[in-house]
Amino acid sequence: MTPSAEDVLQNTANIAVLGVGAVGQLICHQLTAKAAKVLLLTRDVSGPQTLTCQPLMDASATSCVPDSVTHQYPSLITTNLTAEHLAHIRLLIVTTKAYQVVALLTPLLAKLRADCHILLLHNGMGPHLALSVLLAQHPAMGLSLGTTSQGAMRLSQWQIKHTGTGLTQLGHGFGAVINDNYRALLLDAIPDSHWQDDIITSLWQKLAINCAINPLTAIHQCQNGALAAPQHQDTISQLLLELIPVAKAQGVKLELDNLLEKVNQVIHLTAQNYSSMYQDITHHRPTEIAQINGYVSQCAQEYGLKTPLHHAILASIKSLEAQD
Ligand SMILES: NC(=O)C1=CN([C@@H]2O[C@H](COP(=O)(O)OP(=O)(O)OC[C@H]3O[C@@H](n4cnc5c(N)ncnc54)[C@H](OP(=O)(O)O)[C@@H]3O)[C@@H](O)[C@H]2O)C=CC1
Ligand SMILES: CC(C)(CO)C(=O)C(=O)O
Repeated sequence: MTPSAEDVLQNTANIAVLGVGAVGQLICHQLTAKAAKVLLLTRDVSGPQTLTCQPLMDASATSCVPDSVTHQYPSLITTNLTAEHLAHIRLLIVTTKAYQVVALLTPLLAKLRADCHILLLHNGMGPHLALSVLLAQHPAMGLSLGTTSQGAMRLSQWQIKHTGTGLTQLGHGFGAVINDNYRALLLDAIPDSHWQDDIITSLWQKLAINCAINPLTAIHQCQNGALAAPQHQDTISQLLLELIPVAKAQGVKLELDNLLEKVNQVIHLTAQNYSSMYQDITHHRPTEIAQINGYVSQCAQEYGLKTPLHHAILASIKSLEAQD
């Protein structure tokens, strides 16, 4: 049965977020601000009572910190989810790290409603390919894909700070298309969000940005803005030059000048940020390198293309990850 706009906005939580970290919590706040009810799927056995978000500082209000916003949320623990628990979820938004997506969704697919729609919102690429194979067994399900350049940081387990505005691009992946009311709700709730008919091209463009900025900031231990220095520009160009033929082999047309402009724009706009990979390395956490430069290297191998710099960078980050 197709949910009505009223169901989507008013009913008991039929939207769930899996991966209630920085981005997951931000999306929860943004949906809740539009009166949607959101269920949290968390591995924290005590579950949160409330989530709190410190909003973005208005550029004109430099002297005061904006008030935090707190909302209450029902939650379920991911380790013991039953089909009965999951029966109400019609839209599952997955905001885990890329390397957690497939392992978390694989056991869940058989328990979700037959017509549940899944939206992936992570950096890097690859999980959608594994999921396309798994979803072949669930013909009424559908997958949407997305990427966001909003910034969010965890202040504590259930408290985040909204650290940056940025474009969010969403689009159809495969299987059943997302219900129009959910699509409208997402686009209304997430600032600067857009539906892309060709989401795979958008994901490759974001992948190119992450391939350049994330590992270089982790290797050089610097903020994103430091990559504007002339000594990094050749490396960035070389990474993009290696990536373009790989994207082309997948039917995605990218151009060097356009990508360079996008990368340098993000370097400029997020100059004060420490990239997620820099932070993962600094805090001795696994990185998403396998789904970023690793994805490019792996696809290149499949097409008989050479990407020596991506390969070398993959090795450097793996060796940084191994240092404890
Ligand atoms: N933060 C940012 O500003 C941006 C992030 N991104 C991308 O968004 C994605 C998410 O990033 P971010 O929110 O920062 O990452 P976080 O690590 O903050 O969030 C990931 C969440 O997944 C949860 N999780 C992991 N395993 C399980 C499990 N078995 N059961 C339930 N929950 C689980 C983690 O739980 P736990 O809390 O218990 O660890 C955590 O809350 C990444 O791909 C990132 O690159 C993109 C743009 C900006
Ligand atoms: C866009 C960028 C590089 C912002 O820091 C990012 O996505 C990340 O850090 O993972």
